[in-house]
Amino acid sequence: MGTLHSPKRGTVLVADDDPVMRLLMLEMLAQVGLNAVEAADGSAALSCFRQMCPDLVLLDVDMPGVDGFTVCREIRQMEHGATVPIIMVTGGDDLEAVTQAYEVGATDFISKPINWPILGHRVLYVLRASDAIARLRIADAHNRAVLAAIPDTFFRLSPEGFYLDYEQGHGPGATLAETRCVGRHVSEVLPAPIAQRLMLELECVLDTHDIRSVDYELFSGGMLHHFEARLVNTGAGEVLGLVRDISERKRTEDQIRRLAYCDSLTGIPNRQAFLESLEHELQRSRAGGCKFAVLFMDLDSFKRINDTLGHNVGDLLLQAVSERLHETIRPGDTVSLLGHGSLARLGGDEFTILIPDLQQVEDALHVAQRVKDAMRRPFQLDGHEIFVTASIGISLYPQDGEDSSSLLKYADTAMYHAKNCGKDNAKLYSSSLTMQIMSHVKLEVGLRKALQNDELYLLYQPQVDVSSAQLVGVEALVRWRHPEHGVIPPNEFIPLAEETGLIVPIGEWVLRTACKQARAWQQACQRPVRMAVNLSAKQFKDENLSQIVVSALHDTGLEPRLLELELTEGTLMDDARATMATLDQLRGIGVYLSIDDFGTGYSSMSYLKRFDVRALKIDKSFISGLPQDSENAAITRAIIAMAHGLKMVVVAEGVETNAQLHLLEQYGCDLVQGFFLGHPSPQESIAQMLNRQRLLSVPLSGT
Ligand SMILES: Nc1nc2c(ncn2[C@@H]2O[C@@H]3COP(=O)(O)O[C@H]4[C@@H](O)[C@H](n5cnc6c(=O)[nH]c(N)nc65)O[C@@H]4COP(=O)(O)O[C@H]3[C@H]2O)c(=O)[nH]1
Repeated sequence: MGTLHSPKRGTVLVADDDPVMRLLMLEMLAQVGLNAVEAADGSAALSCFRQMCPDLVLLDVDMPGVDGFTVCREIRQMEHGATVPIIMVTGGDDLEAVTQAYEVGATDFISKPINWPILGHRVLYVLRASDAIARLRIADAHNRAVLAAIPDTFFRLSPEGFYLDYEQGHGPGATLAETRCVGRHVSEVLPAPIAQRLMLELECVLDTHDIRSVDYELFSGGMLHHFEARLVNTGAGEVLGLVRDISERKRTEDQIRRLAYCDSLTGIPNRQAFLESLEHELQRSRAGGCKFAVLFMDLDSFKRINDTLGHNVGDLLLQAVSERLHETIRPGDTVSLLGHGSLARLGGDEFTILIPDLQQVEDALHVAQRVKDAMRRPFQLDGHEIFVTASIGISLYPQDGEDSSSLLKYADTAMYHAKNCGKDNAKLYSSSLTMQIMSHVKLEVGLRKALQNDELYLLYQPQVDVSSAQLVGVEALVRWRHPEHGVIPPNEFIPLAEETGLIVPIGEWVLRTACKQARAWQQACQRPVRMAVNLSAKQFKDENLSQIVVSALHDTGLEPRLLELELTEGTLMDDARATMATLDQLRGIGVYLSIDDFGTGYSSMSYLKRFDVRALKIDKSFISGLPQDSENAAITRAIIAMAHGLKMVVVAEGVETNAQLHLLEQYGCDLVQGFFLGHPSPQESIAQMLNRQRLLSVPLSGT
């Protein structure tokens, strides 16, 4: 018989007024390993229960005095009696007694006549069931404690989406009242889009047993809250939901996102944000068959402003530029993607604008024009009135490129091209540009090597004194013998050298070589020859310039008065105060200074006076039309008169004919230079000319 295991606790209270029944019951219980205590009537049963707290009560319904129903009811009132299993023993066909037994709280009943062999097993079964229930109760209490400890709201949903229960959490965004939920469908409780997503996830959770979550936003207490609902399959055909208010986490995430995606100086999206916007726009345009444009803007003179007015003003300018860009771009011109907007600062003075849904190329050009116009209005910053211009490059999707990095690179290339075309420009990308830039890059690599590889050399163009017809000086003109492309003229590589800063070492090499050559001629031909050397703006601004000049003179032994440095008006006007200081230093060394290409720039008389240079070179564009071009003739004559008024020597450049020389002679021009007097030539040719001149004096203009 004893195949069933006895439960751990096994004391049974047997209450029956019939001693035979009690005896038999005790015997049967002992058979299955249970202890029993007896009570002969209801009152004895109650007092015994109070003392012993048995694990089960076997209770006869009919007892004299206090009957079994009363005993059962009273036990249920006691502290330990609420959950103890009570089996009532009823008369065989007494259905009413059975009903009543359940009403007063009986767990089970046995009807007479008792099937004695199974009594013990029946009792054991009830004990085990009650044990399981007790464990369940503990688990349930445990679960409730856990749920009470966490701030989440929890609910159970039927597979159809009806709330089975709903326990309000105590988190900050607790929203829905239990009464609003239980028995209702999620679609009656939550806004339709949220309910739909919840239902989708509910189905998924029931199908897969995965834990799923749904994020949504709801207004609560006048504030928008973010919630996360996690859905878990309970395994009983229901889904448990835990809802947490994640508003704080979202706020933190937003802040982190802002920091990662925002340019801290201007507050507009940064490079990372722009790249993501671009990627997003690409996908959108690809799917929708739309076009868009990328504008790449760079300020033309930002570095100069930063260098001269300081970084503080530079920063203010960037902020003002970003604000102005913001105002300039109509909301319709831009997209707001990932919450970043489409205007971005990539770094430095580089800004980008994304123009989605482009109908025609002209629209992008139109935006570029508006941006340029906006930049041209002066900026009032920190007591300074600042003028800037912008160069803009534009690339188009899909014609220029199909991926974001190409589109950005091409817009940058086009911007570079716009700058090369004279700044304050907007240019569309074209594939030929890449070729040009490629060769530009190659040229730059080559130029870096040119100095080391001895590929640079100088030619010298004679400068002749009009009255004496003597060669009194030369201008040094640099050339680059490229190993593959042959001789490259300076106009093609000097701007690149300027841009890359290579002009400084190249210029120093020119200066030293020219000084050395002038000294060599002087020694060989026993005559002083003035050497004119071009100085570019970058060289002029180089703080080591005076030192370089002094060292070139010292190392070669050339007298300072035999070196003439040619500067353009543009170089001198760039930063007047610094210019004066540098000019003073150079004059202090004792070298001569002249203004090159005069007439093509500002041609300001007051500046000329201030700069106090020895000579002025009239640009060849004025000479080339002479003598027919009466306007140029008048200008040339006026320049000569003015320069003489300032005690300056005048050199006419680009003299190609005898008639031009004749006219210049009449105007009183002091020196002439040009193909008519001699092309830029190697040093040997100049040496020959000097030697010939030593022997006989040749008249300049023909008769
Ligand atoms: N049509 C015509 N042209 C004439 C005539 N006579 C001389 N030229 C050219 O006019 C230019 C005069 O030099 P620049 O105005 O200083 O203009 C120079 C100068 O600004 C720059 N450059 C040349 N060498 C150097 C250098 O060593 N350093 C720097 N920084 N710039 C240089 O490159 C420019 C061009 O130099 P090049 O090509 O050598 O061109 C030279 C010369 O060959 C003439 O009768 N007719």
